[in-house]
Amino acid sequence: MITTTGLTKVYRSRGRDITALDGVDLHVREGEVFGVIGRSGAGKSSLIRCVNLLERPTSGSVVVDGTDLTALAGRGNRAGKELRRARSRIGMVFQHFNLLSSRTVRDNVELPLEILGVSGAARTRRALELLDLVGLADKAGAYPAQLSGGQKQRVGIARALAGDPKVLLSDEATSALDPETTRSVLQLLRDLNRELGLTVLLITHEMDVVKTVCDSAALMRQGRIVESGTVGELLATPGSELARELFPVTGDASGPDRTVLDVTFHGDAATRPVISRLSRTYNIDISILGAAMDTVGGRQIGRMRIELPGGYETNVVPVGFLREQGLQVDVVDDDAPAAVPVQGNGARGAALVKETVK
Ligand SMILES: Nc1ncnc2c1ncn2[C@@H]1O[C@H](COP(=O)(O)OP(=O)(O)OP(=O)(O)O)[C@@H](O)[C@H]1O
Repeated sequence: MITTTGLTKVYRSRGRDITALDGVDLHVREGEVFGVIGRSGAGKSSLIRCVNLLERPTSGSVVVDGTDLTALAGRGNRAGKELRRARSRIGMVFQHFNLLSSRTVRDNVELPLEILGVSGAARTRRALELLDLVGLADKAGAYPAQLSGGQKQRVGIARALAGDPKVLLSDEATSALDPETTRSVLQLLRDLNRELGLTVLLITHEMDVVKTVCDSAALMRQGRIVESGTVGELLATPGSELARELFPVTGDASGPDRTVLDVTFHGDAATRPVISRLSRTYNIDISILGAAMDTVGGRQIGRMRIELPGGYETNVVPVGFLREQGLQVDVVDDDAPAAVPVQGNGARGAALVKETVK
């Protein structure tokens, strides 16, 4: 539904070139919720603004629902007719809602329909339908100042849906909201995704947002996508930074000369007694340093940090045994430089080492 190829954006600021996007290849499938996460300055806003050509990319292409937007003339407010038409099929939700304070809720939702030339009665009917869809039918006559943050964002979402888009872009839509309201707005986005088959591309700096609603995710750093995939693929990728952030597990080795492993269980493997089998088969004592079960992207996942006696060389065979059981095993290396979490939250300061031994 959305494909960017070699997307590059260079801003010229005070005689200096700033590369905000550095050859981004993004592929968002129809009907999925795709989250782009990264620290401040990683290029997330530039990406989303280039996807709907609010910002014209310096090079590269953006194809949305089969239309190459980069081939259409104009940008931002000066977009040509064809680009405006294509953009009306892409809804956009903003962090600070961007509602007009002098207009009622209903008039705010009607605004894009007015621009599209929809007649008065049809406009009002559609706006009321949309307000009903986002649970605000009773607020049609209210002004934005009379609404809570969550209600304002719902109006923003209703307005974004006015042009009957196939794609919804969300620019930190929940960053200004409290955790409870964030959950309800994310749930609304999820419901719209399921009920309307809407493809959602959202950018966020909060891993919880990705964890709650996304089918797929990408990690951005310095204008590049450094990891991307479905949540399942990420969790199954050894050493994946996103997987570790999505599902952190902590616990320190009890002493020197130990092998610490992060073991991820999903699917069938989650129900087999693999740890006790490992212990019996190799006659080793296994300590559990930390463990968690969680739902990530709608799937039950388990993760456990375990410790085996002896260094890694003595545990190559038991590690192979775990992998043969269909488990994903990451070896935690205490000597490696500290891994830097996306949000600086939780994850232990040890790096995970991608292994070549299977
Ligand atoms: N209009 C602009 N002119 C010059 N530089 C810009 C402009 N917009 C963004 N940048 C620069 O481009 C880089 C990427 O910015 P961008 O806003 O896309 O990142 P971000 O990941 O969305 O950050 P945040 O989460 O803080 O919004 C930054 O270095 C930023 O300073």
